[in-house]
Amino acid sequence: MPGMKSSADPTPNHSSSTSASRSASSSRPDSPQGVPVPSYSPRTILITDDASAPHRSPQIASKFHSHQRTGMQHPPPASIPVGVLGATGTVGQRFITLLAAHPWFVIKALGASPRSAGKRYREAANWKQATPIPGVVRDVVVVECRPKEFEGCKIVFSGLDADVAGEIEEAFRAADLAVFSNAKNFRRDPHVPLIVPLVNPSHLSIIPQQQSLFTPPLKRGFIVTNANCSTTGYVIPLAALEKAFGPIEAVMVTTLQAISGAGYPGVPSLDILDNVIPYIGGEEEKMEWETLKILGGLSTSDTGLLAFDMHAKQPLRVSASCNRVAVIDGHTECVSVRFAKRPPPSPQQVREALGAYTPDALALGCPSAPRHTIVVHEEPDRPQPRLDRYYQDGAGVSVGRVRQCAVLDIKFVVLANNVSIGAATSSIINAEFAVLKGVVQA
Ligand SMILES: NC(=O)C1=CN([C@@H]2O[C@H](COP(=O)(O)OP(=O)(O)OC[C@H]3O[C@@H](n4cnc5c(N)ncnc54)[C@H](OP(=O)(O)O)[C@@H]3O)[C@@H](O)[C@H]2O)C=CC1
Ligand SMILES: N[C@@H](CC(=O)OP(=O)(O)O)C(=O)O
Repeated sequence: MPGMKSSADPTPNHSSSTSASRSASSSRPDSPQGVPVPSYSPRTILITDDASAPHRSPQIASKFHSHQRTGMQHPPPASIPVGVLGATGTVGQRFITLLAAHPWFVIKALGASPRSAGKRYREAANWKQATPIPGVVRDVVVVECRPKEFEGCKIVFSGLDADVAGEIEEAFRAADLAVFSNAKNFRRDPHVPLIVPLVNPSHLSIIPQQQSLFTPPLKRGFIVTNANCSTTGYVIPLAALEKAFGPIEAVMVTTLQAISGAGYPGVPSLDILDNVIPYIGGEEEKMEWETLKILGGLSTSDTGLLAFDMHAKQPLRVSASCNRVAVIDGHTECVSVRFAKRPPPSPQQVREALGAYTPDALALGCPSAPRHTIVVHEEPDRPQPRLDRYYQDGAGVSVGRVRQCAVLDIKFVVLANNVSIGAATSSIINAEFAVLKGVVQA
């Protein structure tokens, strides 16, 4: 099999020196035996540089040009078979809770590690959700994460540990399956969209370019990633502000991140109780980098090649400081922004713009998109994780304390549910958007 190369995230993962959380994923061995794998042309491409993108056939060029031009919407499907990779984990359990009640997606396969494979789901999963295990999955036998076990699925959602996600997701893509992943492994790949569905679903238009890297080109297979949970929470209000007031020039963000972000069992109780840990490995770099790819948009060269512009046309500087706190779910983030626009908007104008933000995912009819994306609190002591993390069933974002910043322009506090809009809910809305746009054939 030809070598497969990707620009997987080279940063260390978010395990703190005191926690037993995840480690980095760097190896990319060949796909599992028995899986027919189209060859993937290795090309290293600077994401900021259109001219360095790969050459593509004229057919591919016209395919995604027409896709972009028409913006066509496909009718909602009756039922689409889906699988979940990493189904037993923190994110996997949230996927299952949401998918069991989904109007289109029907769970057909659940994958986890060899430790869980062969067990019934109720025996394999250490269920930590507030609602019972959905009846439709209780007795489903968990399988290993191999494409042949997911035959018949059109979409797989991945909540895999980043140590294994790279190799497994690569194999599923090569087997022509649509993969919507939470893991960090492919976020830096210049052909993989990094999508926060309430911000930049238009980046799906790079998928034909991703498929064209394979010989023969993939017909249905691709990888879409969603962002780091802290990135997701704060880029939603940032996108709302850029939409209303134009480019943001600088952002300072300090996070107070919940322990569920470190998976299960995650950070030892003796480290986190009565404590704050001012370090989450790799997290600050991810926030600083991912924000640029998400908010930067896509640019098209004369030949029709697409590339992420990394906010290069309107440079944005981000400084992140990340902390782990003794909260179970819900990441709080204190954000200060400077706008390019002078004079900058007032706090009241910012409140109004945030509250009025309506993403394309809602307008298009994605069933899991929050009916109201951002709630703006007037109370001086909100948002709070315990009170606000289930706003819009965890799909919405809460903002409060919008006020003037003496150093930049405006500062405010964001609260987002890291396991819902920060993870599983985002993947599901991404998939809904892809279905409605015909990127996934129902
Ligand atoms: N928790 C959060 O808030 C967020 C998490 N993420 C990302 O989502 C992913 C999942 O996170 P989370 O749910 O917290 O992690 P968990 O540790 O809770 O779950 C990891 C899952 O991966 C499976 N797994 C582990 N090893 C293997 C293997 N060798 N083969 C197949 N499956 C394996 C586990 O199965 P088993 O039970 O059998 O071991 C489990 O289902 C990670 O990449 C994480 O970085 C992203 C955003 C937010
Ligand atoms: N790092 C996040 C969760 C996470 O898994 O992020 P990522 O998907 O970027 O590795 C947290 O600790 O809260």
